[in-house]
Order: sequence, then C-alpha cells, then structure tokens
Amino acid sequence: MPNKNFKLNTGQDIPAIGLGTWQSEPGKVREAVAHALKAGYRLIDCAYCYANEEEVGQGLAEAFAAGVRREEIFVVSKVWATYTTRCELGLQKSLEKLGLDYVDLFLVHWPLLLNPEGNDDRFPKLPNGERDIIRSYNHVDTWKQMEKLLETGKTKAIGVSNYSKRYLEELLPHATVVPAVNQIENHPALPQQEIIDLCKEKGIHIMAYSPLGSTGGPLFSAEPVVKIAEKHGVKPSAVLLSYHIPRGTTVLAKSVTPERITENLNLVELDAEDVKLLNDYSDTLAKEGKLQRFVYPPFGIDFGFPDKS
Ligand SMILES: NC(=O)C1=CN([C@@H]2O[C@H](COP(=O)(O)OP(=O)(O)OC[C@H]3O[C@@H](n4cnc5c(N)ncnc54)[C@H](OP(=O)(O)O)[C@@H]3O)[C@@H](O)[C@H]2O)C=CC1
Ligand SMILES: O=C[C@H](O)[C@@H](O)[C@@H](O)[C@H](O)C(=O)O
Repeated sequence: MPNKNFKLNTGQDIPAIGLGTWQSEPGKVREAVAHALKAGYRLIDCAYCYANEEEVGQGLAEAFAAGVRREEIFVVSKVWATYTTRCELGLQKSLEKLGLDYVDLFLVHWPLLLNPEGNDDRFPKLPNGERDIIRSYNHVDTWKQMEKLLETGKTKAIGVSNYSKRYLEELLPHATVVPAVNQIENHPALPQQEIIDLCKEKGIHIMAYSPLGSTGGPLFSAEPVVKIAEKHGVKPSAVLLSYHIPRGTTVLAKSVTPERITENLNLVELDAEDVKLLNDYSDTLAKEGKLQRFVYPPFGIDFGFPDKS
C-alpha cells in the first residue's frame, strides 16, 4: 500500500499516504521523518506554521544520506496566514528551513490574512487577546500570488487547505490554475462529502488530515471502527487510515513514534460491508448533529463549513 499513488491535475503522482508533522516536537521530528522515509513513506506534509521545518529538513537530509532520492519523495508545505500577501517569501522561508530547492506542492494553509506587521511572526494578537486578522483581505488575492509561484520552479504544484464548498465557489471563477489539492479534515466523523463531491467534479485531489481524530486518536474507540478492526484482526488506526483509499483520497497520519509510523503503512482493504458501516455511522452523526471537527483554530471567521456555519 505505501507504493499506491493517485494522480493530480498537474499530471504528478501523489502518494496515497503521507507522514504528518503538525505538533511533532523538536527533538523527535527529525527521527520521525528519517524513519518514515526509510520505512517506505514517500510523502511528508509540512508547514511553516508548525515551527519545526528546520528539523524536518534534518530528517530529510538523513534519509537522502541513506540513499532516498529527492525525486522519489513528495514534500508538501503551506503558506502561513501572516504570509498570504507575501507567498513567495513564505515559500522561500520554508525551502530554506527544509534545505530544499523546491517543494512538490505548496498550499494556502487557511484562507485568510493575519496581520503581517503584527506583534508575532505566526500568531499576531490584538491587545484583547484575539488573533490580529485583516478582515478586509480577500482570499482570492492569495491565489493570484500562488499561481505566479509556478513560474519560479520553487513548487511543482499549488493548492489550498481548509477550503469549504462556499470558499471554493468564490475562488474557482477567478482561478487561471485550478488548485491541485484541497487539504481538509476528513474521517468517518466528518466526511465533508459536499466538498469532496465538488473537488471531484473540478479535478481537485483531496488530502485528508486528522484521520485518527488528531491528538491521541479519539476516533479509535468509535463503535464501527472497533468492529471492523476486530473483523480484520487489525488496530483501529489501520481502519481509519484505510477508509480513505476507496475514497480516492490521500491520507496524512502524524506520529513521532517509530513503531506507529511503520505500522500505519499496513493498510487493509475494506470491503463493501465495512464501507457501508462507516458511511452509516457518518450519516447518523450528521442526522443527530453530532459530527466531530477536531481542528478549528480560534480565528473567529465563518469559513463556510456547514457544521460550523
Ligand atoms: N492543513 C491543516 O490545517 C492541517 C493539516 N494537518 C496535517 O495532517 C497531519 C495529521 O493530522 P493530525 O491532526 O496530526 O492527527 P492524526 O489524526 O494523524 O493523529 C495523530 C495522533 O495519533 C497518534 N497516533 C498515530 N498513529 C498511531 C497509532 N498507530 N496508534 C496509536 N496512536 C497513533 C499520534 O501519537 P504520536 O505522535 O505520539 O505517536 C498523535 O497523537 C498533521 O500532522 C498535519 O501534517 C493536520 C491538521 C490541520
Ligand atoms: O495544520 C494544522 C492546523 O491548521 C494548525 O496549523 C492550526 O490549528 C494552528 O495551530 C492554529 O492554531 O491556527
């Protein structure tokens, strides 16, 4: 399964599974990245905002020294919200930290602008403690800058993250380049089918984040997940990661624990009965208003997600 790829609208192959690095602590993430690449991962998901790209770069360098070639891996980074008026600078900073000449995919991390002249490089705040957001800014302007990055050769593809159907519908009429990817939270407790359907129609590949429910894996105990895991004799984590393969979606699993990083590559083929069980679970949560979104930073902006609007 680690060798399975999907195709982007740029013609590039993108691996079906990748290693996440959000909240991967300094002191652990170098080893996590190097271990993952040696174990067979071919996609590493990074971001300037994670404040660990320098150490991720050390992990990449270690893997290159061990024989992994740059061309055979797929590195993703994201422009953070304080840089959405300065996308090229944001990309350059990530490249320098990662020790790379190019990334394979560069994403708009969230569709907004945080004050680039505020009191912090990543999380500028107002005196009242709220995030210092420039509310007059239009996210479509960020995309116009992203399109120009393709000419620099510093990224092979561009895409978005945390885009709802509404935000995509605002963006697409103005886009010369259709985003290659929309990276969104996605798991059986938050299927986000309306976004996935629109992206499929427009040729935008989905990357699923927080597939285990993020920190601590709160979805491991979900009833259908436990039942399917028992049936196949695997851990709940394998069920949650495997959910994405028949959906045609790339999945990102974060771990800094070497054994878990290795075991997360062991996906299972879910049968029609398993898929139905998981879909029924999603439908029931939706009907009862119990969908679970684990990552929703305090921006105080309506991003157009139906479960939050
Ligand atoms: N674009 C965006 O805004 C976002 C992007 N992302 C990306 O997606 C990635 C994945 O999402 P994330 O929110 O980190 O969470 P995940 O759903 O990947 O869950 C990570 C948690 O699960 C634990 N874990 C991983 N594998 C196992 C296993 N086999 N058994 C038991 N526990 C396990 C990890 O622990 P431990 O590390 O201690 O082993 C960690 O606590 C991120 O790292 C990031 O790259 C995530 C959120 C938002
Ligand atoms: O990629 C992961 C998440 O989006 C993360 O970058 C944000 O949640 C960030 O920590 C924030 O607080 O705004």
